[in-house]
Amino acid sequence: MTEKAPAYAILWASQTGNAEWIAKNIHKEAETRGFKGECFVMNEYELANMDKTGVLIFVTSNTGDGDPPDNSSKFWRFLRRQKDKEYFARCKVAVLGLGDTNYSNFNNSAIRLEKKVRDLGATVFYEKGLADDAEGLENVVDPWIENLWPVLSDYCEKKDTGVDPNAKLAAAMSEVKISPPTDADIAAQEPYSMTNRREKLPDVVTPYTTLQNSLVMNEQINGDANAIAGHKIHIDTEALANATQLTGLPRIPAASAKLVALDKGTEPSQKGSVPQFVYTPTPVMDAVVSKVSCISRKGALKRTLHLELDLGHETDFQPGDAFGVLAPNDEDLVQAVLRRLDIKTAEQEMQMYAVQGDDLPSHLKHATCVSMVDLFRYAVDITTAPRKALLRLLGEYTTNAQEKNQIMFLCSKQGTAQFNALREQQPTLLDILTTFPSCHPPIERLLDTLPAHMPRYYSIANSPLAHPRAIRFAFNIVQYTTADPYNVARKGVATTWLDNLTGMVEAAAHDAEPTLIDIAVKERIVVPIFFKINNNSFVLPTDTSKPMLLIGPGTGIAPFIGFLEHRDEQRKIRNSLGGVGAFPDRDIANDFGEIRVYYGFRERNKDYLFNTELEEFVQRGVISSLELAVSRESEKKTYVQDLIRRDKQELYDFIVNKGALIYVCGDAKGMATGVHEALADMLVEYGNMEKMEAIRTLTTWITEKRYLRDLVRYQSLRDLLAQYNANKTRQIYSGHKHHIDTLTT
Ligand SMILES: Cc1cc2nc3c(=O)[nH]c(=O)nc-3n(C[C@H](O)[C@H](O)[C@H](O)COP(=O)(O)O)c2cc1C
Repeated sequence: MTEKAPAYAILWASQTGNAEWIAKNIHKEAETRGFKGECFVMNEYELANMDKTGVLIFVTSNTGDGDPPDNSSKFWRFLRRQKDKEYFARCKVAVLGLGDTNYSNFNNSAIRLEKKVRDLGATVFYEKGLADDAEGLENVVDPWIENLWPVLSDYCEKKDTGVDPNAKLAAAMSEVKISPPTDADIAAQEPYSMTNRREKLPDVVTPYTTLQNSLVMNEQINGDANAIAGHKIHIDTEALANATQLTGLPRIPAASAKLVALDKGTEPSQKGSVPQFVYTPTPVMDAVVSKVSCISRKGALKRTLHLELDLGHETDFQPGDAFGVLAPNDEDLVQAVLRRLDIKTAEQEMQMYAVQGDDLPSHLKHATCVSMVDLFRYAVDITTAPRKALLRLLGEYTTNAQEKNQIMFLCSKQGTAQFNALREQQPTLLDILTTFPSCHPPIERLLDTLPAHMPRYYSIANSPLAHPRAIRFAFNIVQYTTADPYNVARKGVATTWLDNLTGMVEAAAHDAEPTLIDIAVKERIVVPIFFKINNNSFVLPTDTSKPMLLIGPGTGIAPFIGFLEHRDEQRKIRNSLGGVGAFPDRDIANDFGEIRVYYGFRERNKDYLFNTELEEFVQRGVISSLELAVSRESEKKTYVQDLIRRDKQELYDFIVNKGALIYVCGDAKGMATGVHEALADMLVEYGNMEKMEAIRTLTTWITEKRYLRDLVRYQSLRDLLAQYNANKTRQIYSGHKHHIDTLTT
């Protein structure tokens, strides 16, 4: 046995908070178990003295196309530049990856990270865990952590705390005995029925409410507290009835947050229209809505809005760059959650607090002067289906034995099927608290456990050459009904908020031809945004002669509209100069590479987005060929990947011989996988390759940024469509690329 290390270091990288939360919980539990160590975000790797620490535990998620999260970019640069091949020779490492099998580069960052540190001399002391968000991260994360402890004690010194760690961890034990409910407990719990779900499912999901801009209108907070009620969740408890013990429960999340009340009269500090504590990597800008249009037509499955925001001054950006929108949680939902948590008066809502505690999650770190209501508007996610750890926590604060058994069952091994069914119902925090009326969690413990409320990212669909102080973007309004038999109407957070803000486009939504509406100046509608740093490389090459293949069905076309507008402007500039530099007679056509566009939609008269723009780009020669995949106009459904297959010989020449860059934007699962397959088959047929070699070639192209993908995981479109057809309810699925709305998390 090798000498044990005196301490461990955990290094995490997280884009939306999961990896951070998991890493910090591992750290707290390790300390409770008597290990000594520290926990850092990867970009602060210098603080970890990695080469000397001995035991390193890496927890990383993925973003983009198998890329590491932004807060590890500096660390990756350090790894890439590391010349000392023995840098990690003294280190024992373990890697936990959080990924999603809806993306083809599943857990790429974790896999690459393990390989990289190994190449730099590290020894892997514990097999890496690769968790899948599509299935539920807990399925891999919990056993991975459970089995880490005995292995870790072989490699890392453990203090004898004088206390039996198992006793100390009793509160976090992973097994519970089922306590028999009393008759009163049973009587107190209303069984689930279609009538006690509280909220009647509307015949048609109407997109508009009278909700005002809650960001700027504080008077709003005293709105009707009973405006919405939660839905009761359906739980099949047959398996529970036969169980006597539940096992495999997640640990209770470590306690950290403390709410310290500030003096009455303390004013909340604002950063423009959002509270100061909301952390953004670049400054928040209060962009003003200058144009709104509905670019899908009547009868389209999804309603698509196109917004133009005035930034107030010329700004440095590129078409395709991502920016974040800081949308609050739905105000009615916030109000209802607060009431349920016994925050009943306006005074209680507006009470200011400092959130204090060791190792607070990033989204609470700056909350030193924040009102109770703003914590629920901007800090925590109250709409995403719960993690098992949240249910476990709620179980601790549930007094009715019957309800408590059910919650514990849902997060136990025995209740796996029921937990999956629960996720399908996509309950909000309010729904869970409605289902378990005797559950009264302290707000501080909820702050510890609820995920971070995230900005939603969109990509810029215009050129700064055409509109230097404006950004445009397009998105589908996320509204859908959960799978049978739950049938609960759900709305995306950000897209619904934007839709409500700009609700005056309602009239246009009912017109056969959508019209561009100029918002009257008196209606100053503010959308707080910030630019993403480390913007992806999903932007135009500076060399205008580089040929490009652009593949983007649905709203995936939006960044390409920006690309095309940019090339169009560049062509106009060169034309106006009468040629190029020292060669005024040169034909500018040679300076602009061919651009081929593959675009897909359902029906020409319903959701052929940006049709006018695209056809004009063809006429002006900006687009060399526009191939349209129309999926619902004939018996045979045609998708973009079918057209790639049809044209594979020409495309082989275009990509391999002419060196065209490939851009794919949109759905990660169906579309991107189909396109990837079609490209691989193209290489097999015309590049004389085996399938494996073709796949490897595509991976190399991705690494070399010749093949760029900007993908988002949509919830199964097939499920939603099946339901749409079954219910004939108006459902509009999904959002836009980058967009992480309730539907996609
Ligand atoms: C925009 C986006 C892109 C993603 N790309 C990938 C990917 O390429 N491969 C993968 O395995 N997971 C991918 N994921 C899934 C995340 O890794 C997973 O949801 C994880 O739980 C997020 O953890 P975090 O909150 O710590 O960032 C992606 C998620 C999003 C939102």
